[in-house]
Amino acid sequence: MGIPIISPSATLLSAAGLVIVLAIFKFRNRRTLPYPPGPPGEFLIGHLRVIPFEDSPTAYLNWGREYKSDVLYFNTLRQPIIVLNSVKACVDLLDKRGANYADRPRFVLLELLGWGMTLTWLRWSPKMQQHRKMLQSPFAKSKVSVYQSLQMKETHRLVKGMMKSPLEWELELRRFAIAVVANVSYGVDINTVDHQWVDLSDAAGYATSHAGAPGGTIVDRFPPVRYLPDWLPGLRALKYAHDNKSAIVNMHEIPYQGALREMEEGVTNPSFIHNLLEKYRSNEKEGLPNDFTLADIKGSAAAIIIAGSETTMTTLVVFILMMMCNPEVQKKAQVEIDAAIGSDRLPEFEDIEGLTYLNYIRLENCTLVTTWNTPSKLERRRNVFAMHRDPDVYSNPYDFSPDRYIPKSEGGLGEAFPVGNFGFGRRVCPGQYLANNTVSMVMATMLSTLNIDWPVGPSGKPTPFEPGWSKIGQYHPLEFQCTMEPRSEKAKDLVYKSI
Ligand code: HEM
Repeated sequence: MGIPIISPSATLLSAAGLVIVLAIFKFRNRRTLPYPPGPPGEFLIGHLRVIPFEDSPTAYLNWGREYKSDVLYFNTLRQPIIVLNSVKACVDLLDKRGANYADRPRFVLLELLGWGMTLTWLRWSPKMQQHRKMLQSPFAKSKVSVYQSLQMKETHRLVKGMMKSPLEWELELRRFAIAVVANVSYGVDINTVDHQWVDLSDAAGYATSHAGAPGGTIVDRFPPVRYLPDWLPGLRALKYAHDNKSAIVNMHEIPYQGALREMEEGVTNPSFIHNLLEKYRSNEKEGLPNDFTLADIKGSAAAIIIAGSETTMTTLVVFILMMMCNPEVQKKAQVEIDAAIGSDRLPEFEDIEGLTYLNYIRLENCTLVTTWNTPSKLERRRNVFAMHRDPDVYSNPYDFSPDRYIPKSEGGLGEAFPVGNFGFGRRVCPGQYLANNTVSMVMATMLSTLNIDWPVGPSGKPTPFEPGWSKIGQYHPLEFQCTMEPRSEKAKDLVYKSI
């Protein structure tokens, strides 16, 4: 048998085919505009190993300075990432051209974990817009005052708990952060630190935050992998989802089934879920179509807990740490509160607006809670950390200095208020007004009634230490101890009698 001969026409066809394939590949990779600058990546994997696992905000900040650009480009395994280091870049891209950046990739792993119907993870779609409408309307700026009495009651409970068990302040805070959103969303009263829902929410938060980078696991990159047996090598993420799903399912089902039971028993309350379930049932009774399904109701109510508890908790932990580390700031706020409110009553919501220095503290505190946005289709990371460390905007960007916001007319520096802590554009946090009210009330009540100090050391005196921060993912302080003591017997009495 002779050697097979490839005819010239076949060779030509093959060559033409190769040219077409290369042309398509080149076309698909064609850059219509040059990418923003950034450090060089590696062959195939791009910046996967270049972006540090720990403290990436500082690395992005430094690259921004090195490449003299507030917009940087990276890619990991061909997934493009745009990092926005300045408020201007965020406003230009996320606010003004928000429609381009409101979509998200499909988070298959999170769906497998049970977060399928949660706004945070929904792609830009009629379903997502419906969930935003459901969640935006009850928490609009003009409506959040209805939650004020709840926020006051829970704050008093929190401070009383801190006075009774100062060593357990963190546990009290955890209960508090869940209690506000649990009451708002389900009308459930979480009145003790060992309430079942505290564990429920913790377990769901833990399972979610340890699932790996959203959209970054093998199951997200190759969705059919979800149908393979999870014991196969390399499918640790899939096994993780199967093993941990129950935590998220419980977080949805237990509160939801409780609300359904209450409805059957004729128990009503003005919570988010009761309002929606009542509307759903009444439409059904009258034969009217429902805009949303029961699964939508269940998912959006759970979204309030998962999006609203950990964020509030972290913000307040940072506040306590900052008050401990900056006694002069604490004292200044106490002087302001005492002058405005006196010592015969506890702060009320009407007082908050007039507490200018307290508001500066809240704003300065925000700059230390570095929240990343959820990845969009073209992942863009707004680097809130860098925005607030910009030496062109802030004179001493690494200091905790609420005084920086004192207007020039009052002899201060009049530096710009920080923005972006709640995101930008069409996916901005719908809970921001509720959250700000919660945080302000806690700050005012704690400062009015407690002194926060370093923990007592072996010498029997308050002993300063260097606080630690976890800089993997979002920054948050490592566990720390502090002293919390009532400012006076009168303050203690006021708190104890308030609830
Ligand atoms: C201090 C507390 C809070 C902080 C710092 C915070 C911050 C954020 C941030 C940064 C985002 C992402 C925005 C983006 O992807 O661009 C977000 C989204 C979200 N937040 Fe908040 N949040 C807080 C409290 C709350 C509360 C109390 C609620 C509930 C009422 C809530 C509900 C949500 C929801 C549902 C989303 C998803 C929005 C979407 O994907 O369209 N948050 N939040």
